[in-house]
This record gives sequence, structure tokens and C-alpha cells, in this order.
Amino acid sequence: MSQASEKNASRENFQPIRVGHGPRGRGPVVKPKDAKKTLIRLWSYFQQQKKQLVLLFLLILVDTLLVLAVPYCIGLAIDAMSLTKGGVNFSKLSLVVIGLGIIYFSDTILTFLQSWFTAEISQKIVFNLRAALFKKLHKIPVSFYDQHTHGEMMSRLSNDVDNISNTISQSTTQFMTGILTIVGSFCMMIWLSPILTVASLITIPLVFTLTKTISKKTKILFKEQQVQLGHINGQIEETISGIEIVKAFNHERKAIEEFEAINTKLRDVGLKAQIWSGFLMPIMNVINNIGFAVVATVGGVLAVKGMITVGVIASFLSYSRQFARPLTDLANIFNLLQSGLAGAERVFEILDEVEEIEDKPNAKVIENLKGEVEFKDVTFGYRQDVNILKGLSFSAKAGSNIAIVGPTGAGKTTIINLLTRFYEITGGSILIDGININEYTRDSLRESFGIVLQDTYLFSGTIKENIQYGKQDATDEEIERAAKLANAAYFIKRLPNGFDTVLSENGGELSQGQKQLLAIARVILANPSILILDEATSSVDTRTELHIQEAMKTIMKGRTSFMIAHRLSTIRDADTILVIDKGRITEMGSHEQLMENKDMYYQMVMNQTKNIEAM
Ligand SMILES: Nc1ncnc2c1ncn2[C@@H]1O[C@H](COP(=O)(O)OP(=O)(O)OP(=O)(O)O)[C@@H](O)[C@H]1O
Repeated sequence: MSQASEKNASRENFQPIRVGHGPRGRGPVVKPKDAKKTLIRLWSYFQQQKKQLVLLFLLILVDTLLVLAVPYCIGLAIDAMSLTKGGVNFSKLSLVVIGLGIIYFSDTILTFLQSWFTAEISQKIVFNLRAALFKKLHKIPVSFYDQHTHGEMMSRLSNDVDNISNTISQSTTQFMTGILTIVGSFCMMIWLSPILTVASLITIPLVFTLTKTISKKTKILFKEQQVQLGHINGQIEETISGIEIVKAFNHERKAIEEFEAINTKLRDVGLKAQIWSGFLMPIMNVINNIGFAVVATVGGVLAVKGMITVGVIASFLSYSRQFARPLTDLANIFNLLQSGLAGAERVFEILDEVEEIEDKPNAKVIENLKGEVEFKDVTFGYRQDVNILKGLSFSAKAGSNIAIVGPTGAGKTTIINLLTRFYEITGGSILIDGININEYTRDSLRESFGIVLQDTYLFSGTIKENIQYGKQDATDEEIERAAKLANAAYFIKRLPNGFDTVLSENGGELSQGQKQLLAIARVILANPSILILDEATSSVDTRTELHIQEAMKTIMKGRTSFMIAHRLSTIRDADTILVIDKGRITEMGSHEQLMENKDMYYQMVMNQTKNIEAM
């Protein structure tokens, strides 16, 4: 086997093991798109590496030319040893051997340089892709995340990008080497013997037909494999995230059964994909060997007739092998490309997602906000066909304290989602300080809000860093003061490393209440103009709740605040209570006024009082 062939043979491990995931159950299934378009788009990323690409091409060109000389040299060596020409020609033989030595040495160096350049190109491309994807994640609207699971997004950022990287690193050099070797070998073959060239070409149509048929099948199978990987990823993600619920409901067996069902599907489709792509190699080998036998027979006849030497036949056979080998390699690249393109399609899908509406060209940066908020006939639905908020109107004076209450699913959190522009309203308008919120830059608008949600998220890092998230340049004193105001300092100080205690992802080692207190400290530090507290005290005990309420009173002074609360005892002092039901405001007023109304709010308070008394 020539060096080129050996090199290519080692690259035959063409189907990378992917742990990629596609969309899971409720995510959208990737629609097959125009592979050509995806390829062209991927190529645009290569063009950013033009210089390296040209250099790589030159390296491959020189290397291929050198490797192409090998069979010819071997032919010369055979003829130099041919006894029919008057004994062994040692001087010619030693020259050929030295030449071969130089070729093999140069080939080693050039191959190393090729790997280097390929690694650089592929790593730079995936670096750029990954960066573009991560940037994009921050630009797409929150609604996108309602339809895509974390697992799916992670898989696109890691596995699909890896897939592309594998494809690029494994196929770029192989593709260029393949094309150059085919062209070079073919020229040498014609030069050595046109008759043998014709004889060796009879297997080509077979090779093409076969490659096309098999790759058509494998493309479908690889895609299905990606989808099943996505399902399995979703299942794993859900089981791990909800492991306590799974255990509490004794659903382990069910979870395992569900997993086994998906795992079986994945195994079956994976097996089929591997088997079909595995067909290619042995069949190609058989076809190549048939071609080899034809050339050897015709060559033998020509040699007997004295039309060519044995050395030429030997060279020709090597060239015909070198000619056929890249055809097989290219077929493999085709296979590899299918899985790389499937990954690229999924990555480009994210890059093509509609982004949050851009700020208007003359958008204002919010400065010195008073904090007046007005909703004017606001309509909104998460889906176009269902309106969740139906013509909502209310106004909040600067510095006032607004409580939003109502049954589950009434639309309370939705009001906050619109105020912060996590979602865009479909009708009416929202004004802050008399100006439509669309007229402000989104960044400055969000900076004006301090939000404490029911589900607090803490990042991995120290407690100090987590509080500092509210103000990056805060000093230690400011952080400690915020923690004290949020009544979080007492528990932080009891931790072994105090403010420097390292939290794992989402503060797994803290209680819900403690996490909530940290979130409140974070907001206190950020010192926003408008506060939003969505069930902020829902996870704390009554004693802690009192502490928080005290802290809240202090920080709410002079700031407009919106409090969503189920526990009505926490919002009695609110300036205005909005009662929301089925997306409409059914009542509005102070606690006393609403109690006098004896309507929905009154009923809710009475129910809660009864429940507490019954306990
Ligand atoms: N991201 C979303 N996509 C689609 N529908 C949503 C989404 N978020 C909420 N909804 C729907 O909108 C309606 C109002 O939800 P919202 O979260 O505003 O209610 P809520 O009053 O805050 O309820 P709760 O008191 O239970 O928190 C519900 O019917 C809910 O199913």
C-alpha cells in the first residue's frame, strides 16, 4: 500500500461517534432543507480562513505530487532490477531508493503540517460558530425558549457544533487530497498506457451508482438518529432535573421503561445507519479488486506482446489503486458530510431565528426615571389565536405600590412579562413616565427594573458574586449592606466561608428561602427605579417573610413597585390592588375599598382567613 493509501486508510474511520441530540418530544423536528444551501453557507465560514486554506491547498498539492511519483519510481526500480535487460542496474536502483527516501520523509513532514493547518481551520470555524450561536442566544426573544428545551439548545451549541468540527477536520484534507490524487493518477495512467486506462475505467459507473444509492439511505438514517438522540437527551434532562419528583411518585420504573423505549429506537436506527454506511467499504473493495484484476490481465497480455515493461504494469497498477482509493474516500466524505450538514442545519436554524425587535434608531436611554407606569388597553396572547390579556388599563403613580392578585393563570405574571418587554404586546400601549416603552432602549428599560421571581436562579460562584450580579462594580461593603437589608446576612455569616462560600449551579445547597433572600439582596444592590416582586416571599417561612417585608418596605420607599402575591396578608398595605381574572381587571382599589366591595377580592381574603383558622 502506498503512503497515500495508508494515510487514507487511517482516515476511514469516517463515521464519528456523536452524542448529538435533536429536538425532543415537544421541540420541532428538523425539516430536511436544501443541503446545497447549507453547504454553501458553511463554505462562507471557510472563506474567513482564506489564507490558511490556500496554504493548506499548496501543502496538499506538493504532497500529492510527491506521493504520485512513488509508483513511477517503483516501476523504475523494478525495471532497474529486470534481469532481461542485462542484470541489475545498481546505480539507477540506488538513485531511485534515495529518491523514494526523500519523498517519504517529505511526505511525513507535509502530512504533519496539513494536520496542523486543518486543526487550525476547523477550530477557528467552530470557534466562530459557537461565538455566533452564544451571541444569538441573547438576542432571541424569551418566547423562543418556551418552545425549546435546555437540553436541545445545549446539544445544538455543543454536539452539533462538534459534529461540524469533526466533519471539517476529517474531510477537508481528505477531500483536497482525493481530488488531486484522482486527477494526478489519471494523468499518469494515460501517460503510461491509454489502453490500460480504458480497461481500468470500466468499474467507475458502478462506484458512482453505489455511492449515490447508499448515501441516500444513510442520510435519512443519520437524520433519524439525530432526532432519536434528541429524544433521549430530553428524557435524561427531564429525569435529572426532576429526580426528586420522579422518586417521590415512585416513577423510577416508568422513567426507565420510557428511557428503554427511546434507547431501543436509537439503537435500532443507529445500527441501521452504521450498517448501511458500513456496506460501502467492502463493496467498494470488491469493485476495486475487479478493476485491479482486469488491469492485471490486460497488462499481462500487453507485456507478453512486448508492448509494455513489467515495471510499467507495476506502476500502472499502483496508480489505478491510487485512482480508485480516493473515490472510496470521497464516498466516505459524502457520508460524513451528511451528518455534518445535519448538525450545520440545526445550528443555522438558530442563527436564523427572529431576534428581539431592534431598538428604534432614536431610542431614548432612560435617565432619572420617576417611575409612572400606565397600561392603556393592553392586549396580548402567547399564541396569536388566544388572547391572555384583554384590554387591560391601569396606571401606577411614581413611587406607588401596586399589588396584583387573582386566581392561578389569570395573567398576573404576563403583565410583568410585558412591562419588561420579555414579550411584545399585540395591542394597546405601555407607558413609563408618559413615554411608550418601545421608545426606550431595551437595555436601559430592563436596567430600570429590579426583579425577584418565584423561581430564583443563582449562578455557580460565590455568594458574593451572586449578589454582585446586580451591580458589577459593587464594593464588599455595598454587598454586605445589601445582604443585611435583605435579611440574608444572618445566614450567610453562619456559612463556613461566609460571603465567599462557593455555590454549585443554582445554589443547590441553599434552601428555597435562602435563595430568595439572596435574590432580594441582588436587587437591593442594583438599586432599580421600579421593583417587581413575583411571589417573592412565597418560599419563606412566616418569620422570614416578616423580615423580608420589613426590608421591602425600606427599599420600596420612593420606588414604584409591583407585587404579585397569592398570600393576601402580604399586600394589605399596597396603595392599589389590581384583581385580575381571565385576563381582565375585575377590581381595583385599596384593601379597605375592595373589602367593602365584597366581590372577588373579599372572597379570596375570606377563603384564606378560613383556611388559616382551620389549620
Ligand atoms: N410562555 C407561555 N407560553 C404560552 N402560554 C403561557 C406562557 N406563560 C403563561 N401562559 C399562559 O398564560 C396564562 C396566564 O399565565 P400567567 O403566568 O400570567 O398567570 P398567573 O396569573 O401569573 O398565574 P400564577 O398565579 O399561577 O403564577 C395561563 O393560561 C398560562 O397557561
